[in-house]
Amino acid sequence: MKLLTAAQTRALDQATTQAQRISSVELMERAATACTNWLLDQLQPAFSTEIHVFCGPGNDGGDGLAVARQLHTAGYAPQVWLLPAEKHSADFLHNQQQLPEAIRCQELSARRLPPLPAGALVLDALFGTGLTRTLEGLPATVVKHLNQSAATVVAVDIPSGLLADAPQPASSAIVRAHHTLSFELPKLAFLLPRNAEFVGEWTVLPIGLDQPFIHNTTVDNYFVDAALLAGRLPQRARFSHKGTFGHALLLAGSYGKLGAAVLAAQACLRGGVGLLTIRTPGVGYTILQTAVPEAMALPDPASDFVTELPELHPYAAVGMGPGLGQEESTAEVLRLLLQQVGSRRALVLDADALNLLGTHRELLQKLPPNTLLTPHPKEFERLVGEPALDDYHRLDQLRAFCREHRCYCVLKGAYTALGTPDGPVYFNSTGNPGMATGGSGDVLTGLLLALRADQRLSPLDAALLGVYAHGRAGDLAAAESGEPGLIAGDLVRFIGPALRELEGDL
Ligand SMILES: NC(=O)C1=CN([C@@H]2O[C@H](COP(=O)(O)OP(=O)(O)OC[C@H]3O[C@@H](n4cnc5c(N)ncnc54)[C@H](O)[C@@H]3O)[C@@H](O)[C@H]2O)[C@H](O)CC1
Ligand SMILES: [K+]
Repeated sequence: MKLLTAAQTRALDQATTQAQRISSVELMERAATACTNWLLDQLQPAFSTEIHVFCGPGNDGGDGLAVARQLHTAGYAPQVWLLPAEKHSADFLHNQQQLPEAIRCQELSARRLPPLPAGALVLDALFGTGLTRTLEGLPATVVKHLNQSAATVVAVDIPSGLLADAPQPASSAIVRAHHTLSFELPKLAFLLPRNAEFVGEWTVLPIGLDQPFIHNTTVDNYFVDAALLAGRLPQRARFSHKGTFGHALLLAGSYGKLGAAVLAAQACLRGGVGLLTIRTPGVGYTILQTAVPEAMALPDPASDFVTELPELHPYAAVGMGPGLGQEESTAEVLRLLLQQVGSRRALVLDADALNLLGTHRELLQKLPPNTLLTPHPKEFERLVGEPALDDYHRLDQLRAFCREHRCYCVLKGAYTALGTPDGPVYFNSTGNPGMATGGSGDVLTGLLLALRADQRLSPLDAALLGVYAHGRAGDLAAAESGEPGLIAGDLVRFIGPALRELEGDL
């Protein structure tokens, strides 16, 4: 799915009314119907539920008025609260006129704020994507009132006070919704860590907006769902051979951290690599040969750390990082690797390989194009050399880093963000908090290494598929064992099923 800016969303509204020859009021009615149906699904059959609909002066408020009317028709008794304003949108005024007299409709003031008890439902239709600045005065007071209440808050389109695609001061008055109902597409703001407390659970409600317009709109950000990945992972042809899926080299592990090498190796094999050779320190030889008999072991002459780079000739892809440690001799291996890997061989760097890049910054200039890096936010901060001011700044840093180094960078977290050399950022949709556990990143590295070794996949497709399948494996594992009980080894077991879901045409 594409993530449109607030300005693009307005243009999409217009394109839709023109292409479908409908009025904007009719489009508003569609949006309201989608909200009402969602609410009815949640509410039924509790007609006694106390419902308060808070409406602002624009079209978000218009949506709220239409929902109030529809809930009334369905047998509920919503109360409407209006924010006083000098100007109202035309569609707001239209829906205000349509409001049945039986619905109690009152104007809000600092002295007239309704009690909102636990069990009550609040519909936040104060402001939507038309918000231009941070809320102050009465709107901010109303938002505070909603946030202090014990009621369940459902936001229409976006929590009021939250900007859809731009940073705002940390002290901004923003509704803390339990659920957010977004029309047709999600908004960039939903995917940023800082906003999780405002957005709550979010749902996209399709309202039939103009698909050709969406198709033809150039965007900076994508939300990666199964539909976006359809057709990107081909089924294996009957006559394919090990060469098709590539021979990968994994440099991983140090004394006490061989588990990282084992997990990455297992994930690489489950990711479908043709052949896998593992370079570990000498101490890892027996461990690897026992735990991962499918792989070949190429032990380093040193016992506790990787100190020498093997001959790279046989390999289609090289992965380096999990559990390596940050010895100076290992940094030297990274330096040689960057010199020798060339631009045709795929490269995946993770964990300590990234930390070494952070401490040996001259190496950053040696990254071959299309290198795939997989930092978590702290590692990313070390890579760019300065902390991010906020989530949007971090995204800017990600874009700048990927452009400068012509690389792909997987910034790990909830909604893992993949930065690409040409600018677009792809936010992943799969995964769960159970995956915040030791070894989870090592599994991702192994899986990505396998997909980068696969000769059929572009660097972008390999990265998108790997990140998505890793999260999906986590979701399948959590369904089996629950989130707290999930360990990285479980992810390995579910890579196969996760990839199978993506194979061929969806
Ligand atoms: N996306 C769709 O396809 C559809 C969206 N709908 C709904 O329309 C809103 C956007 O409506 P719009 O009228 O453009 O803006 P708002 O309702 O968010 O509010 C504009 C209103 O508020 C004033 N204002 C802006 N910022 C502030 C501020 N900081 N303080 C005070 N007042 C402010 C501004 O001057 C205007 O008067 C979208 O979110 C959906 O809910 C359609 O109904 C259906 C299709
Ligand atoms: K809202």
